[in-house]
Amino acid sequence: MSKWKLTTEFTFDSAHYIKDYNGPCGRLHGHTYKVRVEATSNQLHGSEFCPHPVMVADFRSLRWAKKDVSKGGLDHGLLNEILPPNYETTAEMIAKFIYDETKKRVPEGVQLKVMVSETANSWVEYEDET
Ligand SMILES: Nc1nc2c(c(=O)[nH]1)N=C([C@H](O)[C@H](O)COP(=O)(O)OP(=O)(O)OP(=O)(O)O)CN2
Ligand SMILES: [Zn+2]
Repeated sequence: MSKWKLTTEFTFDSAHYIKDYNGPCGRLHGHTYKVRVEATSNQLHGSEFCPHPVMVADFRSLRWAKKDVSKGGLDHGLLNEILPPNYETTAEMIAKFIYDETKKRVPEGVQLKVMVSETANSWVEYEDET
């Protein structure tokens, strides 16, 4: 079936440490996290800002995490304090957190894939089961 795929990328700067990690990652340090969000659908929808069914999902709803922590995003925050206790601050669980929160912001049926990278050489992807 034909479908649309939106892709958007952004960065945010935040601090974290991995609890009980025996090494440098267990100490407080920071990253410029790079995030890519893909949203796929075979249907178009309206959004909070547009009543007409003309988009897979509003790009604004895919980019919430880049906002300052005081405005509900992840930028310039301490991830260990922002993420709920059942999420550790590994790239894997940050990707899942962004996926879970973005799911709440997009129309039902929109498929998501979230990529998170802490450093230029490593990244993780989390996506819907196909
Ligand atoms: N599977 C995972 N492994 C590690 C994670 C993670 O989130 N998932 N995170 C870390 C640390 O947070 C760390 O900040 C990254 O460590 P490292 O890869 O050693 O970073 P480098 O600066 O050495 O990366 P380069 O790309 O080689 O410069 C560790 N492991
Ligand atoms: Zn780190």
